[in-house]
Amino acid sequence: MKVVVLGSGAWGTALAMVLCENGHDVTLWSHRAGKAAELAQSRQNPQLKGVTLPASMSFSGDIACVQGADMVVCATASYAVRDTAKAMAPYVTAETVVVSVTKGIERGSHLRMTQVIASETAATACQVVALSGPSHAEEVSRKLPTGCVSASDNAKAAELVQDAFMNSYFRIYTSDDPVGVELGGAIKNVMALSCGVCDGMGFGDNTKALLMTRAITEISRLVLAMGGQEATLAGLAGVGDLIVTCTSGHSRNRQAGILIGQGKSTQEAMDAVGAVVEGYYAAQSVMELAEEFGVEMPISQCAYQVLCHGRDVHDVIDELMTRSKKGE
Ligand SMILES: NC(=O)C1=CN([C@@H]2O[C@H](COP(=O)(O)OP(=O)(O)OC[C@H]3O[C@@H](n4cnc5c(N)ncnc54)[C@H](OP(=O)(O)O)[C@@H]3O)[C@@H](O)[C@H]2O)C=CC1
Ligand SMILES: O=C(CO)COP(=O)(O)O
Repeated sequence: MKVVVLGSGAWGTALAMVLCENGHDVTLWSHRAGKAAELAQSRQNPQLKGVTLPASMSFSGDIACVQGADMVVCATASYAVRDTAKAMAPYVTAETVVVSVTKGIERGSHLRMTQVIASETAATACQVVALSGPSHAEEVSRKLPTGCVSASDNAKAAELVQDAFMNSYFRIYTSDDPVGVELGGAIKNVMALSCGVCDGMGFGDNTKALLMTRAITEISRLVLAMGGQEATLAGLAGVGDLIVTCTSGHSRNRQAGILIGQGKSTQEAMDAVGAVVEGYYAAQSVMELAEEFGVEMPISQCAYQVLCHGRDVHDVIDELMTRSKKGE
């Protein structure tokens, strides 16, 4: 297949490598033409240290490279997905399958990323699939065994994406629950930031287990209220992604949280991480959705107050620990 990957950050680059490995004709697009030229020349992405990009990979800074693609993988930061989808729309047809690998919820509209893409490509009626799961780019680019979920209401499209990506180190399952898969991936970023804060404050493994367990309860409440499936949250895109992001040294969200727990402001922490920290962008939407759907999400609410209003982390932990008593 001819595949174009939009977004040459860590994840877009790692997925482009998998697709090259699987024998597809792959172009990696950057919104900055200079970056495309740099990648083509160096065959290195500084975010994936020690990894050489395959000779078969092409690079472009021109969105018209989407023309004629059988599959387009959208791997930009969530805040750039709408503009990117708008720019690619003239080159997409009903036969193109678009894969969203971005983990976020659009601010204001509260749309999932596949919904944002679908709204910008509505005239083409292309299929849009979500691919998500516990999958740090650094490890996928080193071919370490990893599993993800390809989710769509259209089973054939989900299977097509499964076939395109799956190989001996990248195992893909299908799902008919894009709601659960996408919301699980987006909300766990807020939780991973919170886990990082606890690490940065010097709390222990007990604290992390408490936070992660209550986090999955909280995520489930919202996802079920929004029409997602419970089984999805017990799977790779739910608890799987929560585990990897809350515990991994690769996690950008956890890294930012650690710095905040050590006393840095949100902006200082995000600048230091130097890649998109999606939990920050999702926090407000999660809180607004919790209100809209009438579900209790105390961890997300506290995370929002710390991240977006600079509330003191000690006060927030105190508030969470002294909430009125209840059954588990
Ligand atoms: N990193 C990982 O391991 C994983 C990441 N993800 C998800 O993938 C998405 C990307 O993450 P990651 O690759 O880590 O992030 P990076 O920060 O490494 O990359 C973000 C990408 O978005 C691009 N971008 C930023 N602004 C714009 C814009 N205005 N128009 C077009 N493109 C833009 C960046 O381009 P530039 O840098 O040139 O400005 C860059 O290519 C996130 O939603 C993340 O949650 C999912 C699974 C794993
Ligand atoms: O979603 C991810 C791993 O599955 C990446 O998480 P971070 O953005 O926190 O690195």
